[in-house]
Amino acid sequence: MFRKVLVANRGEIAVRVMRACEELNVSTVAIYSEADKDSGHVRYADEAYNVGPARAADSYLDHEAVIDAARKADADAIHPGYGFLAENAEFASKVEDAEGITWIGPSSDAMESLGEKTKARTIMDEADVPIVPGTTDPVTDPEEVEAFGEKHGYPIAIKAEGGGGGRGMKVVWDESEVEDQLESAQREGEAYFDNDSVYLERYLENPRHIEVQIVADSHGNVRHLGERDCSLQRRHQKVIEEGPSAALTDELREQIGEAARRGVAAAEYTNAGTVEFLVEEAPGRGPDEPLGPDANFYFLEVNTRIQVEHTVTEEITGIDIVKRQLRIAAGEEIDFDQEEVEFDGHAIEFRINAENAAEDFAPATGGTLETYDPPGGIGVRMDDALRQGDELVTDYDSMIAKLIVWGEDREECIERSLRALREYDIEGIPTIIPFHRLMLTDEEFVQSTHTTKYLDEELDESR
Ligand SMILES: Nc1ncc2cc(-c3cccc4ccccc34)c(N3CC[C@@H](N)C3)nc2n1
Ligand SMILES: [Ca+2]
Repeated sequence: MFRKVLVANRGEIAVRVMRACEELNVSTVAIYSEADKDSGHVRYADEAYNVGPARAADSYLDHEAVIDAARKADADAIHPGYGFLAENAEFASKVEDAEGITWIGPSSDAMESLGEKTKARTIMDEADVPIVPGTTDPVTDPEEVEAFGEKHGYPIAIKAEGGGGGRGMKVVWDESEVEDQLESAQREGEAYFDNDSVYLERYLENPRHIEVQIVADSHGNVRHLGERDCSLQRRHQKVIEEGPSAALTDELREQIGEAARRGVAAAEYTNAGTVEFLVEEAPGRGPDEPLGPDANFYFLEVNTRIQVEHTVTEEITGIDIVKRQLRIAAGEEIDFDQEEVEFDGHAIEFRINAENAAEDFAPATGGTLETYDPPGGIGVRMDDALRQGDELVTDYDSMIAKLIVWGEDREECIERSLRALREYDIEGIPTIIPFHRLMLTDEEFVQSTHTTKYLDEELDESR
């Protein structure tokens, strides 16, 4: 096991990783930008190094500054958290090449191959993981799209090869839009991802978004830790994640979990990762019942990092995923079989963003945490790096905390979440806590029949 780990991140995930280190008697090193010199993750660490000014590109994203800090601290590993450099294959490769410093994550090769969507689709297809019907090679001219449309029908999704997350997808509803949409997909791919390669998929109109947590070691052991349902999104920003998915039957759960394991093994992936799927109701079945055994699921993409919502899986399985990451990176074998992974109860994670939901979720521009009274009690977990009196740092993303609630079933989880959200008292900055309270009483959410489009349609309509 490592002696000392540098956490190349900030906020709640930095503290989360440091807590795992503490439990393994590993000492912790924080890095911080000028804007974060009084931040919670700096307070928590055994030692801290300034890596530059507030601008992320000059601090948290500065490869050399981060590796220099690890050198100065004599750290023997780096954990990237999520965001920042977590999925940067070039940085991972630099850490792999840095003598005496271990990268806590998948190999840069695995990140590279899964980061390129067409390569990822080919790997999955060869591992018998269902992929959305489409092309595994890039397309370049309108005739190819029209031919695809002839064969598979419309709508068609045109996706940037370097895309992922919420970006890089154009929907073509009929042949007349092909030329313009292909053009703009290529242009955006070039602009955002420095890669104008695009590929095609049949566009699924009302999918659920299910993701499967994976852990894999360097001895060939691959386990799935169940699924999370992330269908409640706002403009591709997840706000509430939960598990298990109320929409899946046990049979479908097993199929999706095994598909994720096969795909990850085929990609020679190690450490923690998430395989995302789109699940489409079989034609003719109503939206308000669990997906039937003939529902279809399709591979979407792999997230080659620990995710914000990994906590949901931890609460249901009792497995500490971050400690598992450290142990896998240190060369340990996974010491449990797939059959030993148990799923108990239901968990929901609420992202606490410093945003004003009444102003279309505009991020807060500043403020002081005059009051910070997080909830507690049975089944309530708070992951944050905050204390009363903290100044809000607005240079990075707006998520300042996560509230994770566990209940014996989804109903108890919702009741307990309402109780916890009533207790949660933050004064001095706006947050989306009122939005979460509202969401929990929303009919569609309670019935769990919402799909990925629900929020955008609902909130846009209500505006
Ligand atoms: N063929 C096909 N059909 C429907 C899709 C619908 C989405 C999608 C659209 C809107 C919100 C979403 C939320 C979670 C997951 C996917 C979505 C989608 N995404 C959104 C960003 C990227 N991660 C992939 N790809 C899709 N692909
Ligand atoms: Ca190394």
